[in-house]
Amino acid sequence: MLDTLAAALEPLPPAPRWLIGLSGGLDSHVLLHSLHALSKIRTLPPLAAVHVHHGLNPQADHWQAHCISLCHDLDIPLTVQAVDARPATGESPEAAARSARYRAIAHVMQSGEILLTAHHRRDQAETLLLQLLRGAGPAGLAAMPRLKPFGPGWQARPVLDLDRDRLVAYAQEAALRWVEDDSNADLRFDRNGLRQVIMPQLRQRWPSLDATVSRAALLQAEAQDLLAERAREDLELVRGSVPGTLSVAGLTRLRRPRLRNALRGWLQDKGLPMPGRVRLESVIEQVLKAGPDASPRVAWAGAEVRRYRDDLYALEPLVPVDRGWVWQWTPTAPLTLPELGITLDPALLQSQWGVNPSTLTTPLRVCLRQGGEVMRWRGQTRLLKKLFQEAGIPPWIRDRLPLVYVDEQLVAVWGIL
Ligand SMILES: Nc1ncnc2c1ncn2[C@@H]1O[C@H](COP(=O)(O)OP(=O)(O)OP(=O)(O)O)[C@@H](O)[C@H]1O
Repeated sequence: MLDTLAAALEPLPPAPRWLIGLSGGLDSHVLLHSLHALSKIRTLPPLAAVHVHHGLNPQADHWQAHCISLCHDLDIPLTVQAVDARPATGESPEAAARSARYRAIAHVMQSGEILLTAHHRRDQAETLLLQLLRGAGPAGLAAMPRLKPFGPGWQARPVLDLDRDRLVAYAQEAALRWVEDDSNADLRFDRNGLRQVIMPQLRQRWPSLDATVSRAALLQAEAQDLLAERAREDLELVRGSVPGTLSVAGLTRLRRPRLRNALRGWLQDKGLPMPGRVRLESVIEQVLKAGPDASPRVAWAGAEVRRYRDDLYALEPLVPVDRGWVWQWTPTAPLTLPELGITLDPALLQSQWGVNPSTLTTPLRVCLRQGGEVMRWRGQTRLLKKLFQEAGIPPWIRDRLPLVYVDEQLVAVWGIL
């Protein structure tokens, strides 16, 4: 067991500390114990552990006390993080607990540190099957990677290729004590149903189910790696005229599967949530194929795609603005507009727009576009709309730009003109 673990740890990047995600259950206890044993015979980075107290289960205090006692016995420093893991409306309790847990762990990590979690081969097989039942493609079927960037460092899963029986055998041999999470028996959760009812039946027919399904995950991970590489190459070829955008004309020359792959790669790079297949198809049919004068938009939870001229934009959903907003600004200090996420800096007012704050007798008026505004621009009075068109500013951005007035004269369109 220690040799297998050492081999799995070999490829990890150098790290100032390894942090073991300790739930108090069998798997993570075995990981803690075996890493401690390994540290006695090999040079490892300093070990520490983190336990997240979800506050959901009546047993949570007991699990925490158990983790404190384990780490005390092994002389491994432990951080306990309490989180509020209540699910938001529509969110599953499992997903809420998981994201609260990972946020809390990332919060206690320092740059370059590695979080080690005790996911094993059965977990991997379950994850692939759950993804399959959701209709996932290669990215989802690749299930869990052995190493991935996480928080300010990494997350590694050094026992991912180990059978759970090996972990159980280790625990028994070392006479470990662990706590059972009684919520694992709750068959309302998909993963528990799969683990407790379906997989044992599949294993009767296919005894090496966990190993073979995990191998399928590895093959999918490789396929996904190639798809990501292809997406990177294609994205280079279809860059839009504005940084971060894609050229609609370039995209529409790609064959459909390549086009979908490029769009997924682009959204992934931007850290936006992935659309389902139907939404992605709408992006192609409604946004890419719309006429050049249309302002099409397709949205899904957490993201939207818009088009302006030949450029395709992907954004977080825009917060609605109120055209009636008016702010008074005495530019001796910055003006923060939290509604727009913008701060107006007096120094820029002078350097960019030539307005000297010390010559002003009344506060500046800052508001949003109402339509029909005119502005002095390079010696001429011009319609603001025309200036926006000439500068290629997409319509949804135009409505969110603070306009700065001295008396009744528009002197600055913040950030742009
Ligand atoms: N409360 C916790 N505090 C710290 N680490 C934990 C905690 N719960 C789980 N972990 C770590 O995560 C690993 C996986 O646990 P589990 O299978 O319960 O997670 P999950 O809910 O399926 O989520 P995921 O698989 O995405 O981590 C554990 O082996 C352990 O290393």
